[in-house]
Amino acid sequence: MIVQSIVEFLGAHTTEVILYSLALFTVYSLVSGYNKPQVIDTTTNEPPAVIGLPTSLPWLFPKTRTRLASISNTHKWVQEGYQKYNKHGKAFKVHLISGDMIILPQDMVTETKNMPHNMVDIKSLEALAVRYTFDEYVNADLFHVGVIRKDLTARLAAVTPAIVEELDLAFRHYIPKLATAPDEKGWREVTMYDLVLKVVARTSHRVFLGEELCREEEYLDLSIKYAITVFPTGMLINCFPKFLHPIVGPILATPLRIFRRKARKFLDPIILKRLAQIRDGIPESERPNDLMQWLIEASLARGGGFATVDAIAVRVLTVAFAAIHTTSLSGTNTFYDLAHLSSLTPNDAYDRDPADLLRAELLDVFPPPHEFNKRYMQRLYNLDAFLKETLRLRLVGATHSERLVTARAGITTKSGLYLPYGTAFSFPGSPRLADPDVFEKPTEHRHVRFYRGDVANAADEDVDEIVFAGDAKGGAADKKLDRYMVTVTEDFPVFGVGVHACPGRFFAANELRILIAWFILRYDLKPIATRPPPSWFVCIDIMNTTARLHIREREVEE
Ligand code: HEM
Repeated sequence: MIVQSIVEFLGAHTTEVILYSLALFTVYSLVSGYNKPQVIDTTTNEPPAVIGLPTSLPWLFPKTRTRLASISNTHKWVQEGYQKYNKHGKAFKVHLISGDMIILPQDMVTETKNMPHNMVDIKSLEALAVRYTFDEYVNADLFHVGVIRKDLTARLAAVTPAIVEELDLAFRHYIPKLATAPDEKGWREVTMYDLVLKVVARTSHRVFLGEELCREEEYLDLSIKYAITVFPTGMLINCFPKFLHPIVGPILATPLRIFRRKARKFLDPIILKRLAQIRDGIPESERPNDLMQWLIEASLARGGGFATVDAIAVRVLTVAFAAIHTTSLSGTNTFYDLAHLSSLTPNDAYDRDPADLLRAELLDVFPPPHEFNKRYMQRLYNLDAFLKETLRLRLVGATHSERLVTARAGITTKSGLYLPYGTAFSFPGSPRLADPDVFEKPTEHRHVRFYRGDVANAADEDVDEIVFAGDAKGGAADKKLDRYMVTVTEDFPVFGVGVHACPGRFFAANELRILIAWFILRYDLKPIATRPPPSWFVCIDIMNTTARLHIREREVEE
């Protein structure tokens, strides 16, 4: 009752809560920052320049005003700082709503990307307030990362038929539900993001949890709601000073706990059944073979609190959070690009409608009845290059790879920049991807940029395996694979860089290829003259999720 009233109060007074939090945060920063070691360039003894401070009334709460302004201005500040400082090998600082951030120049990616956890750690644990938005166990040990990286990636070829089947069923189920009835020319209108989100959630859950749950609408909705509530909750918690987190964290995370309790109604019986199978010695070959099973086994190996039904359920939701939103945004953005670019063709990047280009390649590699398999999917060079170009342009925010210095003594970079314990730092994202010194015609969507049909090995070895093996060596994949979609390079940070590079990207790429292929083989997209405009929230480029596209069924040979 009390919790419900608090949640209702917070919901009705969101603006006030944020403003009070900021005021509190400012007082706290002033007091706690008084004696704190500062970031300093040891060669000049100067701190990095701050970008974004107010120019009018500069003495009036400059930090607090900058933090508030960061909500919609960070991308402009990072662009300015990139040109003024990063391009000359220097760092700069921005005051964000969630705290201060140092933006390091590109040449510091190499020296920091593989630093061990006791020197530098991923900031998302803190930015998402994982302890409260998920639980103490996820916060303490991210062993699901290893499960995704090894087990899921290794079994990708084996799970591809299930992905193909579920995706087909999901599209056939959701298009009639979400799209309008066809008009006289056969066009139907649909909110593309809603469609892609549902299809991706269901298909991913097929591999994560098996057939049993992936078609359960109520569970899918809860898992989606959980995933989209995590980020704002983490942001809100981080507006409060750290010492208040143990109080405000559990209160603000109440809606998440409610979703989790409802989701556990579905998850618990399956987890209990699987735990019983293991306890009863059912042979491994007779047990389910999906991500939930691998997570259960890894949790049992950790033992103690990690192996409770609650902790396992939260870890399943953690993986769904990491997977579904990112993949849906990538898929929807690809459809926006296909629809928009087709209104601009022919041009010097596309001599014909891009959907036709991709379709021709698909029909060549997978003639009807389109039996997709993972190995041949690697021959879809145009599709791969198109997807990679969409990710480059649409999936990277103003900054990337946010990290926290965890070394008690701080770290000093080769160029002499001292970053004390607790410093948050990151690297320029979209400004560098839009830099003509890095990419030719950087703001244009040009699939030829990443086309690798000319350098691909005719023997068709498993290129995922080569890239995966490169990860283990610290990111040194075969140079010939730099244009491959999942290859991480320092100039393509869409999946992060170094030790924290996305472990699920092989799965995501596989799912995206099948998703786009399924759709363009069966549907046309009506060209749109204007691409749905995104908006900025602090460092993030937020895709338009409400745009409606027109789709029309094609006559196909099934
Ligand atoms: C196109 C889709 C995806 C994109 C663009 C994407 C992007 C990223 C990025 C940029 C990072 C690094 C974050 C950082 O360095 O701070 C990351 C990490 C991560 N991703 Fe993905 N991701 C995608 C799909 C997936 C999928 C499908 C899964 C799970 C099956 C997944 C699981 C994870 C996990 C667990 C991490 C944390 C890694 C760590 O802490 O070391 N992602 N992802």
